[in-house]
Amino acid sequence: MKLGTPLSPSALRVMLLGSGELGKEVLIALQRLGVETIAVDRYPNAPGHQVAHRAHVIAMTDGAALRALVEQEKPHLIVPEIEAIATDMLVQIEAEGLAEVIPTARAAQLTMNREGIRRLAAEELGLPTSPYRFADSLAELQAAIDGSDGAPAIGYPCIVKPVMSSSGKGQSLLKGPADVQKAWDYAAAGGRVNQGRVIVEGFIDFDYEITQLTVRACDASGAVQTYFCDPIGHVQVSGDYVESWQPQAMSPAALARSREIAGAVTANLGGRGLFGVELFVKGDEVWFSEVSPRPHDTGLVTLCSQRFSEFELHARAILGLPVDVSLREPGASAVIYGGMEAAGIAFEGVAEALTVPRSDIRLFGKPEAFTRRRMGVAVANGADVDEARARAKLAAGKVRPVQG
Ligand SMILES: Nc1ncnc2c1ncn2[C@@H]1O[C@H](COP(=O)(O)OP(=O)(O)OP(=O)(O)O)[C@@H](O)[C@H]1O
Ligand SMILES: NCC(=O)N[C@@H]1O[C@H](COP(=O)([O-])[O-])[C@@H](O)[C@H]1O
Ligand SMILES: [Mg+2]
Repeated sequence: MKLGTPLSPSALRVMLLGSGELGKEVLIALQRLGVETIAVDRYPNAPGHQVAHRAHVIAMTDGAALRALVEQEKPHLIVPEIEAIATDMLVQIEAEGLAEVIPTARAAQLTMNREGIRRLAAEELGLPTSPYRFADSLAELQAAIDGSDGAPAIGYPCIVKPVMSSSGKGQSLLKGPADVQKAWDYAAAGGRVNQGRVIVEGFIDFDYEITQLTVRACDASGAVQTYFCDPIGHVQVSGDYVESWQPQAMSPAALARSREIAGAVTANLGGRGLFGVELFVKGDEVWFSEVSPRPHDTGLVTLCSQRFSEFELHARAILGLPVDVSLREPGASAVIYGGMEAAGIAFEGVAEALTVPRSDIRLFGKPEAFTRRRMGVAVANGADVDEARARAKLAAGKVRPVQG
């Protein structure tokens, strides 16, 4: 893949489908390599729109609109940044050779829907996962939990999620029969597309969970190899990440098993790029949860902890360049939330936050805040992850969103 000059006939053009905080960092990494960038999202002035050569607002779930934009912009690479995309159209676009889809159109299609990736991991690849069933109605959900339809019961506690959602949207933990109706209603409201189908998963009582960032990138001979970053530990509240750190301490057996699982699932998805493989760990036992075929929110920590962040690694891998996944030093990240519902908010306390030793912050520039919308992140280094975590949390806590 030849790098050229942006806005000239030699330009290498990359289109991001989704331009939130993760895409913004990928776009910045691509800009630094002289790539011509096109940022697409469903609303104007998304974070990535603000740093790309061109910005477009379309419903990315509308296949015809997506195709028209690809025909207009003629990107060499299409880089999905969210799940909710007309992935059938991506499959067509790839098949017709209009553009290369990262990592592959099939990977985008399988991971868009929890059913696709779960059946692949558990039923085709034989990887360990939580017990699971799918349901299209409240009655089916109740039957899946009770086993009253004759199939094995999921039982309580269990977790219900829309088949298409992310960042914990529409997800509930169910402790007993009284929680079923509420979980069904919440899932229907929280799913991004295709409302009405849910996965119900048995609750895994893990010791800790990790994201195993896995990169498929070319080596010096041009052959695709698999590289593993150091494991990232994280804390989730209501299915959304609030804190992450790298490296997460693991037993050698659990680390080896994690990489075996991550290697198997990413090899099947194929292509080039960075993947975030989510795993639950208890002792030496590891369960596959899900995978993002793109940078992962918990990987924001790599902005301070690795030689190259997950965003730079994704940019390099998709361009066919070699990667270096080495850890630089222990680091942590802590999320800064909107804390209110308002457009054009401002941030106080930033100077104070940056007095925390070895800290840094990112404010994403999202045009509108919601109480639990991720608006920024603090990262920090330390002698070990405990020190880094304390610093990142301290810095994030000093940033105060206020009316603009
Ligand atoms: N079966 C389970 N057992 C125990 N905890 C679970 C289970 N499923 C999900 N969780 C918890 O909820 C979190 C979010 O779940 P999941 O990753 O499936 O949601 P998501 O909406 O796809 O989130 P994201 O898009 O941020 O990755 C997990 O990281 C884990 O902490
Ligand atoms: N877990 C997936 C994830 O973190 N995705 C990131 O959040 C953005 C959407 O944010 P928004 O919901 O605030 O618009 C996405 O565009 C992506 O950057
Ligand atoms: Mg997840």
